[in-house]
Amino acid sequence: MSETPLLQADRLVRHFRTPQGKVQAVDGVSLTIARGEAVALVGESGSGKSTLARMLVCLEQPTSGALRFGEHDVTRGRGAGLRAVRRNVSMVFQDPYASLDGHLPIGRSVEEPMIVHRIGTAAERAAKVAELLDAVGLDPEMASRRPTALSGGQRQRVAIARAIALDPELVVLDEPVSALDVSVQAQVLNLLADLRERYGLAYLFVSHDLGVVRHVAERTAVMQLGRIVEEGPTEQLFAEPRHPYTIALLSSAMEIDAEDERIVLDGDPPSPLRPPSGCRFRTRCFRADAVCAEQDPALRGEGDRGVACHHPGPLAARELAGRT
Ligand SMILES: Nc1ncnc2c1ncn2[C@@H]1O[C@H](COP(=O)(O)OP(=O)(O)OP(=O)(O)O)[C@@H](O)[C@H]1O
Repeated sequence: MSETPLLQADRLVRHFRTPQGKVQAVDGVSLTIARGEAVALVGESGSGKSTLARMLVCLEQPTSGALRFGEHDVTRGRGAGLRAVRRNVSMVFQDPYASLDGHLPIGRSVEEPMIVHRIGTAAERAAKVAELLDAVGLDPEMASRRPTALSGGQRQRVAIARAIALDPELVVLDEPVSALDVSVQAQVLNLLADLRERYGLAYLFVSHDLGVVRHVAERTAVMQLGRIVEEGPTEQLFAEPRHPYTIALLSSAMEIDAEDERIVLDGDPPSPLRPPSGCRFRTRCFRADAVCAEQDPALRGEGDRGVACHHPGPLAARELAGRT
């Protein structure tokens, strides 16, 4: 029998009521994360990645759908289930300037989750803070410094140390390197890979940057206007994307042939206030036809590969012709 997944989201929906109408930020997403697994969630700005991530850590309540953490039903984010999530799931945000308290010495920021959860004596916590700072590549002597005395990369290392202070099972990383210089990004990604191995962590890695997730996650889910439109093992998905949206994202993220021809998405994404009828990608899709305007394609697939498209398949040479 297969093991209970660490996290299981079933048709999660999150709509926001606004003066302009109902924003369909997340609209029926199912996602499973196994113990120790690293899953990437990618998509353009506004596709609903952060809203989904916030639901998965119980910071946001779903409008409908179900969420399980291990054996717990945490859909309503209450009771023993919520306590299990608070203890075993942590989050790292894009901006370490905002996520760390500027008035606190960094050692204290790292210690804080242990204080809140009443873990260890002061001496034990101090030892754990030193271990954590060392694990993220910082000198434990730096514990008394304030975040303002640190570089952006060092600050993100502190945020990561804090996120693993309670030995969580899952860390949700929301654009963890996009605020950092390119040269520092690779160092932090390497650190995350090391920590995962050392502590047996599972990751949900949220990023608009496909290049970043390629080497950190074994499975990738692609989000577009509140839905997952394609998912699969990262290597397969990058080598042979089948949804036109994934193809376009990948071709803008990297050169797809020697001629440097690219698929370019026309215009801005439609508003989640008024998603197009049928397939939500059809207004910008190079394969769209009448059926796409009428029928909403379900996510279908074989094994661990899935795609929600009426015309899935690798990019054909004729589809590139005439495009720049
Ligand atoms: N509290 C809220 N009230 C109203 N609309 C919201 C709220 N939070 C998010 N949205 C809207 O939901 C949609 C999805 O936003 P979300 O931040 O989840 O996307 P994202 O893919 O993470 O994008 P980004 O990378 O820009 O944060 C956007 O249109 C956003 O404006």
